[in-house]
Amino acid sequence: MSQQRATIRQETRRKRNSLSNNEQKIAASALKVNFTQHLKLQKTTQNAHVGIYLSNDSELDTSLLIKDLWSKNHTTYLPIIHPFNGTTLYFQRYEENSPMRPNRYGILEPKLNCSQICPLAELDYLLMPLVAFDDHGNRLGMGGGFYDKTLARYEKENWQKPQLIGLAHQCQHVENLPIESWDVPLKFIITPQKIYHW
Ligand SMILES: Nc1nc2c(c(=O)[nH]1)N(C=O)[C@@H](CNc1ccc(C(=O)N[C@@H](CCC(=O)O)C(=O)O)cc1)CN2
Ligand SMILES: Nc1ncnc2c1ncn2[C@@H]1O[C@H](COP(=O)(O)OP(=O)(O)OP(=O)(O)O)[C@@H](O)[C@H]1O
Repeated sequence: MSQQRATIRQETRRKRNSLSNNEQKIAASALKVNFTQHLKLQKTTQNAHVGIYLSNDSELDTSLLIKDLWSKNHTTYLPIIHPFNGTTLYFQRYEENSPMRPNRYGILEPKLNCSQICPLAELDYLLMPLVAFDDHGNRLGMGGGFYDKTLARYEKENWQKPQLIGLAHQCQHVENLPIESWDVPLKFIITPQKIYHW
């Protein structure tokens, strides 16, 4: 099972890394259009708290979307790898001038400031990076288990918030992922081409 997951991870990352700069640009602007449409359908006009990420390893580029959210008075939060346990994520407010530092993978994260951390259950939307997704809303990530560990209480306690949304290029779609007991399924996946809903 873990070998199968490793193979899918490797293969899908390879596909994603072969997208051209131009394809990435088109994808980023289509993502912005689709997420804006999603907010409209959810009747969210402003003041939403949105957990998001800064793109890495050819992930769908979120920078246009982040600027668009700021311009519409939404508040954005980025993951910070927990400074003590190193295995779960905090979500800290991210603004244009937030002081940043690279984490252990070289991905920029806001410098820890406890007064700007948003408890997970107070986020309205959590936009998650992923490596592969399937027809049932399952998500395979980079392999650190950060999101699954952070969301471990989410399903058990039947949280109403945040709405879990995966962002991906269409080439990251596979029919069926081999799933593990700790995998938390997503409610929506937004690609530049379509919005999946479960
Ligand atoms: N943009 C983004 N931010 C994110 C995540 C993510 O998947 N994407 N994460 C989602 O959980 C967390 C970080 N998880 C990550 C896990 C592995 C690697 C990575 O590049 N791994 C290398 C091996 C590096 C090593 O072993 O030191 C690799 O697989 O090539 C990156 C991020 C939090 N922030
Ligand atoms: N809720 C959990 N409790 C304890 N361990 C967990 C939990 N979720 C995941 N793990 C551990 O984390 C490791 C990585 O999990 P997995 O391969 O599902 O990560 P991923 O979803 O690809 O990564 P990420 O969420 O960081 O993008 C697994 O070996 C698993 O044992």
